[in-house]
Amino acid sequence: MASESHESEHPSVTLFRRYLRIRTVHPDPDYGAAVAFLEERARELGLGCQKVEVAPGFVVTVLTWPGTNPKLSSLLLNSHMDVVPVFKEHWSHDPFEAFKDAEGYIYARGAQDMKCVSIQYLEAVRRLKAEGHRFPRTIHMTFVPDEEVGGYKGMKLFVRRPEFQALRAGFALDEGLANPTDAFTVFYSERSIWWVLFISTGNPGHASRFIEDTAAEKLHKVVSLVLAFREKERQRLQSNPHLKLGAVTSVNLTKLEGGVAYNVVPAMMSAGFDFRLAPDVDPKAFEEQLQDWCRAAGKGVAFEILQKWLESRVTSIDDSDPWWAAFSGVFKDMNLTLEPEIFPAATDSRYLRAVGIPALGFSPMNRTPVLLHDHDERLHEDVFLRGIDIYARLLSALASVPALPSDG
Ligand SMILES: CSCC[C@H](NC(C)=O)C(=O)O
Ligand SMILES: [Zn+2]
Ligand SMILES: [Zn+2]
Repeated sequence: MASESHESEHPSVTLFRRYLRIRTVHPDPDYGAAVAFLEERARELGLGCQKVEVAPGFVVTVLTWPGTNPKLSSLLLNSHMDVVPVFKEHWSHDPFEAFKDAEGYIYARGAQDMKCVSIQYLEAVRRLKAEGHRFPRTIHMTFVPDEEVGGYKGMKLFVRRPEFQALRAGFALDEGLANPTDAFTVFYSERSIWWVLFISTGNPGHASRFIEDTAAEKLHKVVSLVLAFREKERQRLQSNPHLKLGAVTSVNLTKLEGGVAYNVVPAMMSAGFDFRLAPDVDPKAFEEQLQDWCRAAGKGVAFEILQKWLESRVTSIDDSDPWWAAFSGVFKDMNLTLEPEIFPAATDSRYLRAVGIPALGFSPMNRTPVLLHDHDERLHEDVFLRGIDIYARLLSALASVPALPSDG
């Protein structure tokens, strides 16, 4: 077994494993320990450190490496501190031990999502500073709480704070996903979450009779219409190899409720759906579609929207865009393949993009299966270390983007 004390272990890997052992796991993340760890990194690296308590007990930590030209907007490197829960019995190793096997795979909750990225940012900065570099643009690293449960006590509040405005972020990097091939995926937008509850009302009565116009038969109709739409989108994705999940609208039936007894026809039944709207979907037209499905199902069918993201934004991946040119240029120089995609789920990038900051979702993990939120989440130490090389180049390029009209 390889261990932390192994003489040949790269110090960045040792640091990564230390961070993985901090139990920032929901439902009760130990944010205090993570913030203390980050403050220690700031002291060690000689970086500015600011703590912003966006809600009681929810601290955003900002580590800052000042640039040489304070007039320019800054580069923001975001990562979340929290991780999702585990089913320990399904893991080969304790998910909070950061066990490294003989091949070099590090097993831990957060190994991919996204403690790897937090440490890679820090270690890239360490290397660049040690090499004596200075860049025109300031680099801020933000470490946020609460992302895994929606960011409501994290990034959502942080972007409204004066401390956030004061960072003057011009461009941001945030999390992406692993890619099992040689290529790296980069996300330039994400789909919008809509959680929709269809409520069907109808005639109640004794279940031994043929009751007319029941809640159940109309709910069945509306569910069928939504599932037919789901199938259409599924086929559209399947039949076009150029389309990725993020480019179509998906939906799943995730809640079904109603009924009081086997022999009572209920007056109300409901069905809840998790929709993910592709960025090219017009929200108004989509809401009309929901209305149409209700009308088609019959009188007494209505819907409520419990979660509705209306601020879908797309970050430019046009070669004429200076941020994209700097980002993608690194991959060209390193002879690495980039695959731009739309993130299928929701990340904190949506809050950044919504306040006008272009953001790319990128986690440097190629040749790695997508294991976020999964059992045995793991990352190979060589992929992790290669990620630091990539970030070192990315930070150099992005923090050197010349003055832009948007820099004011
Ligand atoms: C309501 S916010 C939920 C956020 C969550 N994000 C991820 C990455 O799983 C999701 O997309 O379901
Ligand atoms: Zn994440
Ligand atoms: Zn996650």
